[in-house]
Amino acid sequence: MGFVVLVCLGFIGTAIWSNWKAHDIQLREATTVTRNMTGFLAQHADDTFRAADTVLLGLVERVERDGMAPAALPRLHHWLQQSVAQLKMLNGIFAYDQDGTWIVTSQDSIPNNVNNADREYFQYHKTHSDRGSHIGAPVKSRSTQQWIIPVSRRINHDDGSFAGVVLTTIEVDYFLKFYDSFDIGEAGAIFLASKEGAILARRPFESRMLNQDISKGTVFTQLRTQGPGTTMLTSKVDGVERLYSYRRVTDYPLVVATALSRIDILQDWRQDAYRSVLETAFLIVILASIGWRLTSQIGLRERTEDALRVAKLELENLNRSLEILSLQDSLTGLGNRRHFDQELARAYRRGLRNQTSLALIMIDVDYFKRYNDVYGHPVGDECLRKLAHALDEALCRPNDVAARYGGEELAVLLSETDAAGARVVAERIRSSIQALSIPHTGNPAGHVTVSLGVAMCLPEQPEGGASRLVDAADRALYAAKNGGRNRVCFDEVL
Ligand SMILES: Nc1nc2c(ncn2[C@@H]2O[C@H](COP(=O)(O)OP(=O)(O)OP(=O)(O)O)[C@@H](O)[C@H]2O)c(=O)[nH]1
Repeated sequence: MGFVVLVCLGFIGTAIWSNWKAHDIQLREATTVTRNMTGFLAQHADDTFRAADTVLLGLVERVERDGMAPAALPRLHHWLQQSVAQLKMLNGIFAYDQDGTWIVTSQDSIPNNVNNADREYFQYHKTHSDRGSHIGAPVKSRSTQQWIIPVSRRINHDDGSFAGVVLTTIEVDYFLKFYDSFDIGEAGAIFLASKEGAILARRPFESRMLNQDISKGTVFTQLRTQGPGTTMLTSKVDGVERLYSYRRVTDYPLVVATALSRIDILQDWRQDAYRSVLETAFLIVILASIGWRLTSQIGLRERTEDALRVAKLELENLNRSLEILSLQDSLTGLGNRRHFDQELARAYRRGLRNQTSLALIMIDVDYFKRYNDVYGHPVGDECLRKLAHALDEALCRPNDVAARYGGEELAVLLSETDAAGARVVAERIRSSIQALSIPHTGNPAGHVTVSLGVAMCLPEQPEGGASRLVDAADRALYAAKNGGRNRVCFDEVL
């Protein structure tokens, strides 16, 4: 189960990691795209304003050289019309005298009673003696009602005093059309702003945004402190989160920025991520169900194996018990005749192998028939139990085997025991039974006694040696009975 959980976690981890990586790649690609576009748009703005400025430079040179006398104006008018026709971005070209009166224009005629002395660019040049171009805030053209960006230069008298202003205007629409030609998504944005932070053109366009001051915004703040860059921010203008790339235009006091909305940038990634989440979830469900089945089957197998193990143990125990029972005498708890026969054969083989002596003691209860007759069979059984216990107690070595040979006859096998040792054990058995002092009125001794026949051999022949030992012990027992009972007799097998 742990393994399955680990694999599932691995899948989830891999999915998170790969989605995060894809997210990162998507943002990096968008950064590259917006940076490249911004560079391109900055170049476009630079080229546009340079073209306008070049015309103005020529106009200033001509006006200052040829003067503003009526004779010079038709040629100038023709030249201005040609320039506007050549340069599509230019809306119109104008020259005003020091009072703001129209002197010449690229338009077909000069409207009556118009004066531009109130315009910002006119006031700027009137009060500033520098000869550079001046890009003004967008205004609505008095002649075409279009939003235009004024670009102007100062005309000087020979003595350097203010002689008027030359002006060309670029339609905001020119930039908007150009910006619209790029696929930056519904929520993408491009803006052109003055270096002071006033918007000159913006896609998507809304006239209320023109001249809006964004100098306190993140783009201008970062541009001032860190130079050109890329940053993700929420627009103050429309509240959309976008990735902005921004930079200054090289030769003019302008700033260009391109922005792709975060939603658009991550649209493909989001779809891929949803798919990957579904795939991972599907995999995990499959894996978890396989894992579940597998673990429950393993559990089942383990439980079955445990049950089998327990059953096997119980069977083994049962077999052992059965074996023990099959070799045990149920009355006395000693080994039975079958056990005795097996042990005798085994002890004889061992003696033959090791060339060690083997002794056998046959024990028979004296006058036991009378005992049963006097005290009854159940008491006789109890008496046999006591004798068996006493016999067991009298044996010291672990290899000594006591068994019920049959009826009231008991037997003891003593391995690696010589005649003297066997005699000592037999005598110990006899005296310990006598010491029990079990009353027996049928026995002249007054209590239960036993007769013991002892035989000993040094096993030499594999066949028949054991039964000869039993015969010899029987003979010795017979001798003990005939000799008066309650005694030990010895018979050796050669
Ligand atoms: N209570 C009881 N008696 C048994 C059992 N096995 C054998 N006997 C009795 O033991 C008696 C053996 O008698 P006998 O073989 O004639 O010999 P005895 O009376 O002991 O006389 P001697 O052996 O000559 O001293 C029989 O009466 C058997 O019934 C037993 O398991 N329980």
